[in-house]
Amino acid sequence: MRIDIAAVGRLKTGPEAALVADYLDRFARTGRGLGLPPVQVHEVEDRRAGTMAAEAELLSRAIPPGAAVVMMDERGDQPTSVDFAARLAGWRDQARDVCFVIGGADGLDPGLRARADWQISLGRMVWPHLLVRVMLAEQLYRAATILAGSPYHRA
Ligand SMILES: C[S@@+](CC[C@H](N)C(=O)[O-])C[C@H]1O[C@@H](n2cnc3c(N)ncnc32)[C@H](O)[C@@H]1O
Repeated sequence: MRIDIAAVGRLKTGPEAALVADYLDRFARTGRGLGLPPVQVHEVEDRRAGTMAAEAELLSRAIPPGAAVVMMDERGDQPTSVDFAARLAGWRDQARDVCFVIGGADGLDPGLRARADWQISLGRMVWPHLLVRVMLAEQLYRAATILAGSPYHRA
């Protein structure tokens, strides 16, 4: 299994970069004993460098063949953290790769969205894509702690 995040925009330094690095590091440490590999992040240029279709093409190339494609989209399902952890465990048990996709300022190309196996919403409000990356990283870490039975997730 591999876990990837394909995201529009470069996250260099700053608070979001520090949070993403911290949560993905915690995920890697917790996931090690659970058969969950470290997350690999693939950043693509935003559409200032081209068209929406070009952005979609770059995201598409970052998705490993055969991977379950999970699009982050405010119109998607709103799973609980426990449901999310169970899905992650399911992909692990099937040895299925999974790739989370986060769009840029203009969202995700409809053609690309059609490839989704699952669309996840972090609520109906629209969040900046860099914060979505932080929240996704936190939910991955939370999922690992749920699967590990550790007390981080108290709900
Ligand atoms: C600034 S938003 C783009 C909003 C754009 N107007 C649209 O219609 O999709 C950038 C990206 O962040 C993610 N995103 C924003 N809010 C979200 C939410 N509530 N749940 C899940 N993903 C979200 C999506 O991947 C989106 O493409």
